[in-house]
Amino acid sequence: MPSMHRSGSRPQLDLSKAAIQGNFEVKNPTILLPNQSDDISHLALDIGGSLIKLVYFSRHEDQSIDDKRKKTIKERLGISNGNRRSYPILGGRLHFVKFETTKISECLDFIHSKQLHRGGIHATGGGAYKFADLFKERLGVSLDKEDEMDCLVAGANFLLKAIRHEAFTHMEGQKEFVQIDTNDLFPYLLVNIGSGVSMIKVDGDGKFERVSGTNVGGGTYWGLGRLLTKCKSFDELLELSQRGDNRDHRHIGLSASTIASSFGKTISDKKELADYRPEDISLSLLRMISYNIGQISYLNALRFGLKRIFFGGFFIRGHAYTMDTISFAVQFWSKGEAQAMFLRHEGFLGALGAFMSYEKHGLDDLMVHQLVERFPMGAPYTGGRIHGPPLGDLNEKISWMEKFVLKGTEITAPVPMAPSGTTGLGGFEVPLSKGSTLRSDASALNVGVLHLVPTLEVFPLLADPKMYEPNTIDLADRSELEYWFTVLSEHLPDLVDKAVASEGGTDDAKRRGDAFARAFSAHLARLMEEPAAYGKLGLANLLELREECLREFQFLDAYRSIKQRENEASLAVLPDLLVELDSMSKETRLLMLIEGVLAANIFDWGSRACVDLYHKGTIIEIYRMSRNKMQRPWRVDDFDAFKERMLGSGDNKPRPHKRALLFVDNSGADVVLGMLPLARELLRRGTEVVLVANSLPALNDITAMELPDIVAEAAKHCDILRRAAEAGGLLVDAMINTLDGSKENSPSVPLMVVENGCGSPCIDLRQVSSELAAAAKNADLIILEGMGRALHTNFNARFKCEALKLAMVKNQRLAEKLIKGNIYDCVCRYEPAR
Ligand SMILES: CC(C)(COP(=O)(O)O)[C@@H](O)C(=O)NCCC(=O)O
Ligand SMILES: [Mn+2]
Repeated sequence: MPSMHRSGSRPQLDLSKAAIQGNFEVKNPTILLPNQSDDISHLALDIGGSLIKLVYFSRHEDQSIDDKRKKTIKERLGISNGNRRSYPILGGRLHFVKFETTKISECLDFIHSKQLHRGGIHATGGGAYKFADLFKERLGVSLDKEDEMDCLVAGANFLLKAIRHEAFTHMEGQKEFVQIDTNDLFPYLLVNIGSGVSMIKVDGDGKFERVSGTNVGGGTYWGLGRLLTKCKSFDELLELSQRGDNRDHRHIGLSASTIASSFGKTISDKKELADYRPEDISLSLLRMISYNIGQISYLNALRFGLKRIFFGGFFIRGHAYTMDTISFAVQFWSKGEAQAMFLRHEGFLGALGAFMSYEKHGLDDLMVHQLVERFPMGAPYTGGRIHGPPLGDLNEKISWMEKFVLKGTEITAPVPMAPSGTTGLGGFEVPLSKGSTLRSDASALNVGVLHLVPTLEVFPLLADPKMYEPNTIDLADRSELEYWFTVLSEHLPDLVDKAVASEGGTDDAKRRGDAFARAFSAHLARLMEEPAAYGKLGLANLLELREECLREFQFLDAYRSIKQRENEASLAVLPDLLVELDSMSKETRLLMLIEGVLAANIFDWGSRACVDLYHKGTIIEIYRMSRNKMQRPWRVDDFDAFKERMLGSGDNKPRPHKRALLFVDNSGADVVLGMLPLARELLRRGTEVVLVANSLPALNDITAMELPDIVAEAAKHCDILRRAAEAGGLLVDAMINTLDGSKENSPSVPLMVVENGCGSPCIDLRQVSSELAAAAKNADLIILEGMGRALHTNFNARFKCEALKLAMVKNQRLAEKLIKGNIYDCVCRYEPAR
């Protein structure tokens, strides 16, 4: 696959000591490469008193297969490598891992096993000095020490600029992501709560001043807590607090009497230490310290007129009560003027900053659209705890999933991890999840792996990229979340069958299929418990998660054979359809074409209702039935406006579009009998056509790799398509015989294919392939087709050029909600240029 960086990177392999693992009978046994490591560029550490935080980067090889077809298209679109960076960042992944400092030995093993130290180690935090000799002794490297404040600020600035859903508010148990305008980020107050607390006024990159601090911080909580409760670890103490007297949890105990004096009541109570429950002591301590930090932070914000305060550091650990308390203090004393915000990567500021101090790694100016966060599955996690060392490979991952059946234990929550053999959580234990008001602190661990894809771009035709929100359905709405959770859960057994069959139905495929189902269910369960666990959640994210999860268990194209069958059946009837269309008047033909697109969008293997239909007839029968049902007016029907734009009225003969981008959807009838004939009509009018298709498979969607063969096959029966495909560089192989002997040799406008940069049934136009972005530059018409691309996402998107959104609604609930209609109703929405 050309320049597809999202998944399945293939670093160079070290094959020494390679061994086949497990059963030799299976078709695709797992091969262990004990000496293999990704091509690591950099490792940075933040060695704190209680935790060691690691940030490391694994680089992707550039996988561009510069095939001839692709080259011609690039030439046509006028893309060279001109918009590429000159330094060698070809994409890769940024991993976040942590170890308890007491388990530094495990950390060193981890670094050694992955050979992460080969390019040197940048380190910050007190431990960078304390453990320098140990690193030298065990790994033979000297730590490059970085200033702690520099690192914190660099880390925070990077996160706030580069990650879309990094900052959030947390009030009364509600988490809400805040969209930070990167042009309006400074100044802000950064409060880092580690053992002690630093307060830093940040005015820009590298421009900051430590303005205050307090020595009453995480260390105080842990120290006093240990003395008073006999807890053995920070997390145990934190966990204990969750069982503290929660009479006033909901309001953080901030009635004046409660906060007037922390521990003040013990004077009058005349009780001994033993008379108090350790749970209550822990909670009171946590409240006292969090509240105090919130208050001092506010006073400092006031001193410098700062409105925004970002809190980071591992004291917080995503702990709902801590965040609520801090937020309350800030809100209360500032009378709502200042805002407390938290960071998803709270614990990694220092390590990230140390990482940024590597010069010329080219990551410092990565932009938000070039980062894709993924949440792979895989750490052994049950009963609220991560057990043992991180899982090494796919086989281990599968075995772990299987254990859940044997034990009859449920996976309470998935733990996002890096793909096979790249990272782990180092046996870091999470406090028990309690649900209800005090939510699981496992959320603190939910930072994914950041895939850096420097070739991604913002789609240039978005009218207002800052305001653009891809999702139409917001899953913050509980009833929506529950509905889609059920839909996806119910669809799962069928999907697993398809996936397993696509891999030959072998025992290995069955094992993977089973593990996939468990992993995906666990992700769903986790999101039901905490919808914002992985950042802001929309329906598109959920649908993409499913595809990513399939890929994680190496199901690369579950609908492969279905797609092939439907392509063949549709291509067989295409010639007759084209003849029929050509016999019509322009007006009737245009209507037939649009109707054809809508009717053929019924071939959607992601819709339960449609899949049920497919048992009732052949592809062609269903296609005919669907066409016959197409009665105008459609539920959303702007056809007349579109027709007028295309054909004009009276003497008005409008100019044809210069270039149209057709975002295609499903394989088979959808693309062959729906979108291709429409493309042909545009080409006939002299409009260049770019077919935009998925980079990776998702359900039965056609991919950019599959499309040229389909076009070539269709071109055998159609001169217009053939000449356009030739002009677009799509037909590079031995020339195809034409029906008419091709007497006509006038030049044609080109038909091209570009990949969209994604592998999901939906599309987020903030992150598209550079090819698509380049192709968009001369386009004056966008046609978005299908439920995923035109309804679930982009239904409300506005464009700088004309847009046509075409879809059949194949879900009753969505039909009611979105268009006040019914299942199988159609949408033909035409929007003039903005
Ligand atoms: C996954 C889909 C968005 C794909 O639709 P498409 O874009 O192919 O038109 C759609 O099938 C869907 O929303 N399905 C789930 C709902 C259901 O089964 O009714
Ligand atoms: Mn589709």
